[in-house]
Amino acid sequence: DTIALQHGAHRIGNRTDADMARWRSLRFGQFIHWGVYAIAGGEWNGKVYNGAAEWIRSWKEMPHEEYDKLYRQFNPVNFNPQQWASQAKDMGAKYMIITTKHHDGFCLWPSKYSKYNIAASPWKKDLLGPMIDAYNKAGIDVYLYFSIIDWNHPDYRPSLKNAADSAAGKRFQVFVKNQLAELLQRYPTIKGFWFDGTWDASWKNDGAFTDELEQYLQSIHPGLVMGSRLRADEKGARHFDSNGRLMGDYEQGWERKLPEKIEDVHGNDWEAVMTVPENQWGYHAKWMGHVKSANEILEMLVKSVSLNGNFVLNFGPKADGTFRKEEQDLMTNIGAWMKVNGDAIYNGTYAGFEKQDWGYYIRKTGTDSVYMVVFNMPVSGNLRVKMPARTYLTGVSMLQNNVPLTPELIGREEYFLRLPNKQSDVPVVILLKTSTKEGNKEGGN
Ligand SMILES: C[C@@H]1N[C@@H](c2cn(-c3ccccc3)nn2)[C@H](O)[C@@H]1O
Repeated sequence: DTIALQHGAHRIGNRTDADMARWRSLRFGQFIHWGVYAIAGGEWNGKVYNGAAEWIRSWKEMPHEEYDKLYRQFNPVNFNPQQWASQAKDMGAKYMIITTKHHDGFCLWPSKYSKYNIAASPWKKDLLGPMIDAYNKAGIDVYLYFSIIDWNHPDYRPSLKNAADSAAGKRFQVFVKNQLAELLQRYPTIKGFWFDGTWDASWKNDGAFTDELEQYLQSIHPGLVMGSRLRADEKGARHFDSNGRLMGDYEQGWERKLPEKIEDVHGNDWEAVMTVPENQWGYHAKWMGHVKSANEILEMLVKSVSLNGNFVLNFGPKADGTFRKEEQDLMTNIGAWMKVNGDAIYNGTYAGFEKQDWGYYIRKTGTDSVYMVVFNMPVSGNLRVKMPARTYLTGVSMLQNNVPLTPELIGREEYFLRLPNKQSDVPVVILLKTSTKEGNKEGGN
């Protein structure tokens, strides 16, 4: 039986309003981690930092006072928000998440509540406004990443050990509330917040505050989409309350990892965020380890949508405002595939077909159209399709150029499909037309 909670999940099941339906339809987002950490670029004093570049302030080789002076060099003379938005649009991203303030506390906007902001840098001007305008003009929704952890703020405490800490913690909560209200007031077209840095005891032990804050933000800007990472319940449970119910609007725990099967997402909306190298969000001059290819990223995007989730790929611009070549090439190559096959992604959802080795099924939300996205071509050339119960195949074609295919019936409602051309160095998409009425099925009764 359930535990009585004042500050647990207030909704059972997914949001059904238009703002959430829009978030769900977008499916593919661009994350941008940009800040003064890009100046260091994962290196200091001739040494390379092995951690995530945006965490370099916590590296023992980086004296805090050295890091805290870096903002005096932040002058992104090559920042071109229109170009950023245009390349994101070409990649096929439908939303963008920008770091307004990462754990270091540096604000990319001229905040009234912290002096540690862009106005104190040589650049001086607000960076968020021009970015949001450019992306919105390109038809891309913008969400604001906001770190609760703030290493710069004197009242930030990871935990509250005494009365002085508690007083500081209270002041810090007011500061957070003020900055978030400031962001909503300055940037009214944003669609939601992406909270991070909420794992410290000082935050998760005040579930009531996280609940009130979420409701406060919704009261100022109804319809905001905010993930599960903001909230804790009054027992310190995060993401899922003490009754196992998801808090927030979608499960926000998939960071650098994906669910494997539909059962793993428990019927909830969810989103995965992914780095191009193994674990770098901010700009790092020397990427180590595996750097993902366009095809690897496309498989993650397709797998996410096939499991009813959103997929967000991260980019870490340099301090001067340009993107490294690997990231530019990815935007071009992913975009080339999305231009031809985006129909299989946008408004995509779980199809309810039995998973096959060749790849993933995606249903166009609310329709009988089911896409097959083929990553693993079998040596036999036979792509097995097993129709779910009471679902009949009425048409098959290649998505590109609408080339019809003739399925081979191999059993009850089971087929082999063969592609005209077995070779492809990018994923291939097939469109299945289905019906729940046996009468009009493919190839007669
Ligand atoms: C979206 C990503 N979340 C931030 C992060 C992740 N983590 C973290 C901390 C402890 C364990 C695992 C992950 N700390 N900060 C990263 O810096 C980036 O902003």
